[in-house]
Amino acid sequence: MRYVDVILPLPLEGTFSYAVDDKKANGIVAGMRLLVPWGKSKTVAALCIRVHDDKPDLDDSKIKEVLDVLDPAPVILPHQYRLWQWIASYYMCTMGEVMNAALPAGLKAETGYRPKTETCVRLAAKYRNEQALHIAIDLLRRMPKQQKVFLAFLQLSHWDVYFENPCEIKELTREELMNATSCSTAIVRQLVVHGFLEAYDREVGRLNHAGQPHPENTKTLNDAQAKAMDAIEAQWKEKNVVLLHGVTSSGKTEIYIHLIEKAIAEGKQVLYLLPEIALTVQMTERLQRVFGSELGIYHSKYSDAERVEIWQKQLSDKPYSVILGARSAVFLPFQRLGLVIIDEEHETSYKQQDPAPRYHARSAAIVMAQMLGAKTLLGSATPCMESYYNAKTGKYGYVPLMQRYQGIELPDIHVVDIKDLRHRKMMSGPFSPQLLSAIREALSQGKQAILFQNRRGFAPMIECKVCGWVPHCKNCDVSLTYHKRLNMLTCHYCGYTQPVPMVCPCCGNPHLSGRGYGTEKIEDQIKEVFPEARVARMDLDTTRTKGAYERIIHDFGAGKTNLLIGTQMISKGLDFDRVAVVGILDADSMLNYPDFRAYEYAFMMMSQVSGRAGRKGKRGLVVLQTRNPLLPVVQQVVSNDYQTFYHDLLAERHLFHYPPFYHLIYIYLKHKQEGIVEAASQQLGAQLRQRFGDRVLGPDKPGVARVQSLSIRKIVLKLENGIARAQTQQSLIALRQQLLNQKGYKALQIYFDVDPM
Ligand SMILES: Nc1ncnc2c1ncn2[C@@H]1O[C@H](COP(=O)(O)OP(=O)(O)OP(=O)(O)O)[C@@H](O)[C@H]1O
Ligand SMILES: [Zn+2]
Repeated sequence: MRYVDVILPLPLEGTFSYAVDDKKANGIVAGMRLLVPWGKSKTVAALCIRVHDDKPDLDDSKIKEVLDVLDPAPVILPHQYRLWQWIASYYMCTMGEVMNAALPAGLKAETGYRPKTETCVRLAAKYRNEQALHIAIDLLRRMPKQQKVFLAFLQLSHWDVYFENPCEIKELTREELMNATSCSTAIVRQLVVHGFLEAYDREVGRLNHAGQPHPENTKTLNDAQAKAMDAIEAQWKEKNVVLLHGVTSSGKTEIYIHLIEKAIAEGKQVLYLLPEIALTVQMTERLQRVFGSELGIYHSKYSDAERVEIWQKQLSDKPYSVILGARSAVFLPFQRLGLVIIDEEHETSYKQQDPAPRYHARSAAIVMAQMLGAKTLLGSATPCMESYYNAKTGKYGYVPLMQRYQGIELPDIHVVDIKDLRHRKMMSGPFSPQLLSAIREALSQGKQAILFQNRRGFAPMIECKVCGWVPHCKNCDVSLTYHKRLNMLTCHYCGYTQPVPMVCPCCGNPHLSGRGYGTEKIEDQIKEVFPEARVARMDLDTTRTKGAYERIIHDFGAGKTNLLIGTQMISKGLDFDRVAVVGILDADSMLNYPDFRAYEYAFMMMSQVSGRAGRKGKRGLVVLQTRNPLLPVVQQVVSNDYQTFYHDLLAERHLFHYPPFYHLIYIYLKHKQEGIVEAASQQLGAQLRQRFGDRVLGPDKPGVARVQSLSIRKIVLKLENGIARAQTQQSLIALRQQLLNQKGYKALQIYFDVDPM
């Protein structure tokens, strides 16, 4: 007997040992998946990390045996395992949780990965000589239908000429044979049953083949871009990470393309990360035009089978040179990674919120690149505080690119004071007269407009104007959003839905009215003002189906639609030629968000969405509607003054002990009973304060203090840079365990969110 240590795709600490007989053990190496028993009657696919002879310190009866070996070769490479370890330790979760996030479902299934196959037919072995083949044809004389198909088979597969002129025999699928001869499966089956043909299964690739690379489609860089590219390469000589700070439409993507070409020419692989699937549509096209079938795409809108196939391809001897993907692409195997590009590096969607691992793909990618000796390029028009700070303090390289391609000016931003307009009765709906006239002019000139409203649904809230009743989710402490098309009220936290009541359940008033504006209502109202406009809407609700992103983006890009309404999905990265006007309908919803990062997010969001205007030809116009036109952050967006914005914010962050000067860890406690979660969080808070003093804030009720029937408390820990991190994290985990061991706290959930967003 030998032994293996494995990790299980379950949220459990540590590794587990199993016995394996010597014969089986011979075929096992770390990185393969093994089928092992779990609990009383279950089995799971575990990942082997070590084969050894150290008998675990357990009764023989307690040591269970490996049931099956699922892979002929490892499915992860050694550096991937090290990356998983880094993630588990830095983000304070288990290896099982990381494994769960990292492997596509098909590699976690207990059956092992089954590639898609199709049935092929070939000539039976005994007929593969000239004489025998003639006998076969003769034998088939009395079965004319079968004979006809058999002769067609010989022709299609080239056996008919083979003996005169040996050539390559063509592999034929059953489908191809049936199509060519218009015969039924029964006829082919008879040929197989009678021993003329053999049927076998062939693996088929689902991966699409985009054809040869086309280097001639690469655009020539202008002077500013070429200089930026040189600077990036020069700084890589000294630093692993460089930040490219280029204003919107400065042509950062074209620089990436040049860098990717260079990396490929050196035989290296490239990982290109985007924060959102919506952005992969345009980027896929731009990259495919140059890199053809060297480009692989990996994200969660792909079927599991496709993801498994890309994974396998990356392990093979012909991996894709470039992988374009959303955050999970960081988990793919790379054999010779040379370059990582993190586009829109400021985006918070790079951070996974739920479930664990709550990792930031930017950090994980930088760590992976360092492990493999690859260089990293961060790109953004509005770098996040942390990256900009790292660049300014010399940890990262820094390359600015402050002019738009072709020297087009950044858009002209008009701030409109909607409080004043409403006061003077010049505005009643969601659109200011300034915005409407700008849209009217754009449409009349055959141009397009984008309206940005960061709230989906029809009305964020409905209420009874008589008694003030508002519908609430039964599972969460939030009001329900009204979706008009579905005629439903839904909870954006847990998905709970209910029909809209006909009358107020409290007072019987039959007129319930909506308050506030979601994208759906904006769409309805703008159609009323511009009945001739062709309006499209892009938000979570319109992009649930496969291909929805493509359709909306293509139609707008091709001018089939001319007014696009959307949430943050449309705010960044998209490149359209004819957008003359961008309307930011409600800047205040961002500015009033209760979080220390609210201004940072608001600045980025407004600058980014503004950047969609006037990318080709003429300078664009942005109408920014707000009740707070004098706020410095609004003025900084108008003048695109990232520097001042950044310096103001940095001073504040320093004063109040926030990143980039301090690391944050949020500790969440959840339980069905409010009383239990309150008592437990008070106890943990006190213990933490003993150990960490005034670095601890809370416990507090978060903004939404109950989600999915669980009451929540949050404790904030602010750790100064340079504090012994590993030690701190160990004591946090120990404190959690102590608490969970206490009577009555078994069902308590406690988890950590490291570097929360
Ligand atoms: N050197 C070039 N030659 C031809 N076209 C270019 C060149 N550089 C940029 N462009 C074009 O200008 C437009 C804007 O460039 P790109 O999308 O790369 O900007 P970006 O900096 O990535 O913008 P954002 O930050 O808004 O995503 C694109 O349509 C791009 O094809
Ligand atoms: Zn809910």
